[in-house]
Amino acid sequence: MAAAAKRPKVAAENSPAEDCSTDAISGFLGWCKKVGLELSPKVCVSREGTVADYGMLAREDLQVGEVLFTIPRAALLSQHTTSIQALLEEGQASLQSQSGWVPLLLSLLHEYTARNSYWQPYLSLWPDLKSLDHPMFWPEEERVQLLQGTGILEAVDKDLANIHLEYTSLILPFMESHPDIFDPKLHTLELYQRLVAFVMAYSFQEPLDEDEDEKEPNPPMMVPMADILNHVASNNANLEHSPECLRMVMTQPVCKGQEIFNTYGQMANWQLVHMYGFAEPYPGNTNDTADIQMVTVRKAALERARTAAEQQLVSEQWDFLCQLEMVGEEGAFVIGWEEVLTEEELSMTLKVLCMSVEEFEEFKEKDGWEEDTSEEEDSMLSNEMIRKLKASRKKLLHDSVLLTLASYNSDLNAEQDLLNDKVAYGKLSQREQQALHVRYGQKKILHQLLELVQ
Ligand SMILES: C[S@@+](CC[C@H](N)C(=O)[O-])C[C@H]1O[C@@H](n2cnc3c(N)ncnc32)[C@H](O)[C@@H]1O
Repeated sequence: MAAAAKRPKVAAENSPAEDCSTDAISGFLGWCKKVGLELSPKVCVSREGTVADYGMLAREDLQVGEVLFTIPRAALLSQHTTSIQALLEEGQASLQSQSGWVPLLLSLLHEYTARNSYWQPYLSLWPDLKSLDHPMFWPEEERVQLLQGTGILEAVDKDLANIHLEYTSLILPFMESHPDIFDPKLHTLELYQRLVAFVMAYSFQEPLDEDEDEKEPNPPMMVPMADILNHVASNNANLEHSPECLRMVMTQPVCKGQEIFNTYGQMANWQLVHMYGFAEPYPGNTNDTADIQMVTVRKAALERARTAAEQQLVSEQWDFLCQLEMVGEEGAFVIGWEEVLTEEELSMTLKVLCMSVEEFEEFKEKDGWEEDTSEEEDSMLSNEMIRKLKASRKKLLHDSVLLTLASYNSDLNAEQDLLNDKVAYGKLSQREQQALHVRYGQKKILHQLLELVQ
């Protein structure tokens, strides 16, 4: 693996002031000045007093609306600003990929291993890529043991397949046609996979405008300084985008000495572990969710169908829901603490799968369109509405939750004990702790739903 850009060991780690004087940070801050990145004197970059490695601390009290730093667009590292930008543009047609990440990853493969990269002071703040501990790097056996039922296993399998596919079908041919820049012995699949994990955890994606709903998401880019901030659900700062620059702006007041937290989005704990390699300890993550696989609801409906004709009806109803694009074989209903995030889909699925033959025929005639306003209410699956669901739909939801709970290979009571026992909890590895918070949060959400549909 390339060794050009390892994060140097920080010599003095005792106070924010000492932190800021370390070589890597001062080199980075000097580079920031040079590229026009303006940092407020009211904050500093530190490893002391942060939840994880580097973070940003307040040197003074901060008010809502204060700008912490401004990053000119030329200081963003992307396929448009890398030194191989012209090559990438030339090869654009051959670099189209499902993920849309290939051009950035080629840029990083190059900059990370280049001798005199313009981005070197920024790269020197990156973590050692070998230290990244996303589940994609865990041994498969441990992954299955700790994460069964959480949705992470399936996501990792897809990532690994895609990484392999994009490396062999796009990256390698591109590198082979530019042997003066790339060397497959240096720019290996292993380094590529590490960089994918790094992009997952450190990159930013510019949000689409409201009228760009149908467009492909914007490609990821690296945002120096912004990627130093850690995340919590109850964040106190937020990145704002304008045509000229990006700005980190306070959204909550913060006292001197406290950490500034960005938001990486409304992330459930399983997504945080999958993409970023950490979980917010239960019950801190107010954005946590649990999934009920769509096919699980079909399974529950089939299990309660007593005759072949009833089973046939469920199959037809499922196919109809597929045509309406309400469900799909790989989709999931997403349940939060306060509401169902996929309420329209879940409500419609429960409704259709509980219809009699006659109701279903009539419903199909209307092409799935429903005028009845009292039915519309059912589509608001807040906790209150779940309580009011009609009995048969409630029962179907109940059975689906039970089936989902059965897909975990761990015991809720034992997990509760572990969370309550500080000593036992402290003996768990980081991976075990993360997985525990993911599983426990999901199961608690499912149990809460179960109570509502009893
Ligand atoms: C964008 S970086 C933030 C800077 C990072 N702390 C560093 O020193 O490079 C994202 C990474 O920070 C860590 N992180 C962010 N928020 C965290 C939190 N609330 N708890 C634990 N780790 C966190 C995770 O390792 C995540 O992959």
